[in-house]
Amino acid sequence: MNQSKEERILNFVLQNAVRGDPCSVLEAIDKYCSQKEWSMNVGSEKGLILDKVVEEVSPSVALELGTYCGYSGVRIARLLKAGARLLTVEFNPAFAAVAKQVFEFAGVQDKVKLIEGPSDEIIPQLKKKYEVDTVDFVFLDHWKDRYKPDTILLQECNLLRKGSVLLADNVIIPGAPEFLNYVRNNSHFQCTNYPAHLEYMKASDAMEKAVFLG
Ligand SMILES: CNc1ncnc2c1ncn2[C@@H]1O[C@H](/C=C/CNC(=O)c2cc(-c3ccc(F)cc3)cc(O)c2O)[C@@H](O)[C@H]1O
Ligand SMILES: [Mg+2]
Repeated sequence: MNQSKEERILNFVLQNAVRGDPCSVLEAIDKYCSQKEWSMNVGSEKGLILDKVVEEVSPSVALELGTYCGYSGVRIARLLKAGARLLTVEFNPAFAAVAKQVFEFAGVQDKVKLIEGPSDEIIPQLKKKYEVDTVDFVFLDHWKDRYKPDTILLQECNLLRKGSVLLADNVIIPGAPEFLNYVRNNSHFQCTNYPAHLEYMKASDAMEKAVFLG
């Protein structure tokens, strides 16, 4: 049974990165996906925007929707202060298995809780089952038509507090028009757009930051 692309990415990390060194894991994934096989990791250019927002927020509780291979999860977890944690949600078991190994190899597994399941099921469980009060930072990078409903669900579950920051990938390509319309025309959110390029390509993309005003 031949390997999946995600398994090939994992093997490249295991053979080319340094165990316990998150930056070497990010570099290995970016090298493989820019030179061998394109993959939907946030990448290094948009990754720098992600880094800046995470450092600005310095979250105690961060949430990621759409773990995939764990690239952005490593990016976020490596910047978390002592005691802070990342909850990352992934409903594809094969991708979750790869991400788990990526987190362990990078040495960030103690800061990351990988939750397998669909975001619409997991979000309502965060308070009781995962002992979350509110989330300080949310990275949205899952199915683009789920950004808006999950943003509404986060509010309905009282998981956002005054100042909670949402950061959405791909608001140009593949695009998340319903989400953009929703947050930009909603007085409870203060939005900022960060133009960039699609990972590993020349095409234009952008990230959108939406701060919840309470
Ligand atoms: C719906 N609720 C959900 N709950 C939990 N996990 C969910 C999920 N939806 C999707 N997922 C998971 O997130 C990941 C999905 C991400 C979707 N991302 C994209 O489609 C995407 C696509 C592109 C892309 C851009 C240009 C192009 F030509 C082709 C693709 C670029 C990106 O940066 C992307 O993020 C997978 O791991 C999937 O299993
Ligand atoms: Mg993306």
